[in-house]
Amino acid sequence: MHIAIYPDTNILSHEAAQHIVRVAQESIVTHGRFTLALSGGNTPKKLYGLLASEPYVSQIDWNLVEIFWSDERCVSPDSPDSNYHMAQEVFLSKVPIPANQIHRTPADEADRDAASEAYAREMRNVFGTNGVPKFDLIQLGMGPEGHTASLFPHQASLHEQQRLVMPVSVPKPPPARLTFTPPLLNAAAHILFLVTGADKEEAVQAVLEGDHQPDEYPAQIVQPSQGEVTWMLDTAAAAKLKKRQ
Ligand SMILES: O=C1O[C@H](COP(=O)(O)O)[C@@H](O)[C@H](O)[C@H]1O
Repeated sequence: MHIAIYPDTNILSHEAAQHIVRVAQESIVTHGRFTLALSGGNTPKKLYGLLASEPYVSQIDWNLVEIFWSDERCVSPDSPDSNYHMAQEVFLSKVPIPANQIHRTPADEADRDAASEAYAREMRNVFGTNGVPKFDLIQLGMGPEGHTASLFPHQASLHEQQRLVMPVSVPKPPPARLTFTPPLLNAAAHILFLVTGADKEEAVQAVLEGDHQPDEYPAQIVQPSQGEVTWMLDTAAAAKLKKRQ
């Protein structure tokens, strides 16, 4: 695990953009494409804007990129609460990626079990596997109570082993969501956590330096068996870490 601390969101976002460009280029050289899962929330907005601008945008061959979301709110895709909507506005509408390589979560469908299964099927088709797809990079955030994707403390989703994607009802609005499950997160080659702000300092300390209690702090569940985990923090989020990197 690699932990890096930056003075502010701006510098952190530039570092994150460089990291994504590096993994994208390596993935394209080694196996011909780059599979990326995005998060939602506010933290990655700056990063997504940077990826759509120079010097980053022209360093990635967007014809070889496949985009998914690690969680989505069950709202219409044009709602300001939609993770897809945010990424589309600041990032995807501005890069030359073929539309059929943007895999929006069908979280607005009434039957959420069927929507989760359909998203898992779409993912398996793209990856050409019947097993657990191995994303090149899953970018995640973390909430002040330690949730990541839409895996929240003490929920059954933390123990899901069969499904790749599942519906959940969470204590943060909007409550209805679809989320990647632990086996899918833990198959990734690279995980990139972006966490900023003083309201997350306690969760950051507990997740990175506390006892292993993933039911309490779901972000601790993310431990890919063959992948690399990078945490990018700002100084406010890292303030309670005892071991500064
Ligand atoms: O609800 C969500 O929150 C987390 C954290 O968001 P942030 O704005 O505090 O970084 C996010 O990673 C997740 O995708 C989103 O649905």
